[in-house]
Amino acid sequence: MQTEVKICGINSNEALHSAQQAGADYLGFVFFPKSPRHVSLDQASALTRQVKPGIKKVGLLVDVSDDEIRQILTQIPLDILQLHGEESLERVAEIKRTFGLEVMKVFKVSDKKDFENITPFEEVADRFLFDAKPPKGLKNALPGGNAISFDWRLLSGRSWRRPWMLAGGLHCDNIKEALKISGAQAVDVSSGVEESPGVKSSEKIERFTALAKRV
Ligand SMILES: O=C(O)c1ccccc1NCC(=O)[C@H](O)[C@H](O)COP(=O)(O)O
Repeated sequence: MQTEVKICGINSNEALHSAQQAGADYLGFVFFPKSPRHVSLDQASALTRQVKPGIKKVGLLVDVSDDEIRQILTQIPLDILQLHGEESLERVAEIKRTFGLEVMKVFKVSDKKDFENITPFEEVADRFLFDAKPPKGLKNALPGGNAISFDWRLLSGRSWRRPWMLAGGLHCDNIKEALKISGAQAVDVSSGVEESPGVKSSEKIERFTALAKRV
């Protein structure tokens, strides 16, 4: 099966069209105000209207309230809610129950202990995403999208009852190795296909997607 690719942090027409043209399977829209990739509701609405059928629209949310989710969903027809904060098992279940959309829970990884509490989430989330843990010392570190990778060997040979994506510090020069070591069937990239934080590169999107899919 061909590797699935999610391009996260779509915030311009150019990035949207490049990702679609390249063959991305998922497009991520960041609703986290402190992010350089943040999109307003109006921007996200205009962008998501242009998404081709079959490509999943993913909303990246960080510890948001039901009211905030409701406000987003009244304007933007998302397919998947990516929960990138510290959402508990109960909170993930509640979001799934309340909104009835696919939920992708993010787990931040730095060592094998970070996999210990994942199994119960198989009951409440539809998908998992593994991203690097934000470094404690890094000034202005975001909850994700920091261009940092973790040891992909931690994923090797592991399996869950939910599909999962590999994320964190992926780019054109390491994607092949990341896929080989981790065994991922789906990958998520943001910083690695940018010219600078928040500015996507069409050339990198195209190259990354082709490399990920040509394994
Ligand atoms: O991208 C952001 O600005 C961001 C802000 C807050 C939480 C998560 C964020 N990004 C996560 C992602 O873009 C991806 O899902 C992924 O983790 C890859 O990030 P990167 O290391 O930049 O490729």
